[in-house]
Amino acid sequence: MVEFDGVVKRFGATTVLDGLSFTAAPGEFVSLIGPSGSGKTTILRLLMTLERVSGGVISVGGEPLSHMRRGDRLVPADDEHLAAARRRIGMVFQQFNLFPNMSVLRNITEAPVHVLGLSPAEAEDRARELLRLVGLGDRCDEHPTRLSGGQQQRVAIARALAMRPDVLLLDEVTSALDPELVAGVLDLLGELARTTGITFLCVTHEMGFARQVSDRVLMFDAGRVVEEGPPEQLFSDPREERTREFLHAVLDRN
Ligand SMILES: Nc1ncnc2c1ncn2[C@@H]1O[C@H](COP(=O)(O)OP(=O)(O)OP(=O)(O)O)[C@@H](O)[C@H]1O
Repeated sequence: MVEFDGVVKRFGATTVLDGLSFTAAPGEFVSLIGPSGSGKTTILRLLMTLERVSGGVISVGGEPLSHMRRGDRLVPADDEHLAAARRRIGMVFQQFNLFPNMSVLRNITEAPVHVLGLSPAEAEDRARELLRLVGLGDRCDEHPTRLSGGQQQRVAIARALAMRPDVLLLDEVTSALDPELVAGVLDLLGELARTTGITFLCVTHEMGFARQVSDRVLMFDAGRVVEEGPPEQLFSDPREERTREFLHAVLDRN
């Protein structure tokens, strides 16, 4: 569960998020769409604790992330709180960022051993199970460079899941993939959201992706949610003029 409650983010005199409120439930796949500069990446960076809010509160799993509890008050989070909160958030990047010199298995076990403190045997069992889940159970000992882009993206997804996050952030995850590999990754992501109970929050410029895999789509503009709804409705019959304009502009470009 992710909750943004009246979140404001300013960079100097520029207000990027202007009292943004939305929630995404456990097991829900939510895509964020909107024009360039509307604040989508800023939302991900706030969740990754790379930026701090200027106002409002971000919570994950019912616990404040941007703030911490002091008695019955909330005070801005300190570095220690942010570092701990950060562990509840997983991220899959456009470029897979795998370690080329380690086996697929080691790519997945490194962080659980060094960050979560799992024993190597426990981390390895979990990694093998996740690699089976993403359809790569027979490729554990290979190096990532021997895998296709789609397979490397699956390893990156398994690596993020190995940290047992409450939330998985996806940043343009299919844009580096060949078109024929995209469908397989999309199916996998949809399946994972349904089966793991993790909240998936996805930033994408690819409307086909958002339409195929999301439970709900949020359309942003100027730091606010202009419209939200299930993909069939939002893409086929948008209620707001701003959404219509945006979708026309994007679809014309493609
Ligand atoms: N560190 C920063 N300092 C100043 N301005 C920033 C900073 N980061 C982002 N911005 C501004 O915030 C606004 C929103 O940026 P953001 O990257 O979140 O948009 P976006 O919706 O992800 O855009 P895109 O779709 O092009 O990736 C932009 O106007 C950007 O210039």
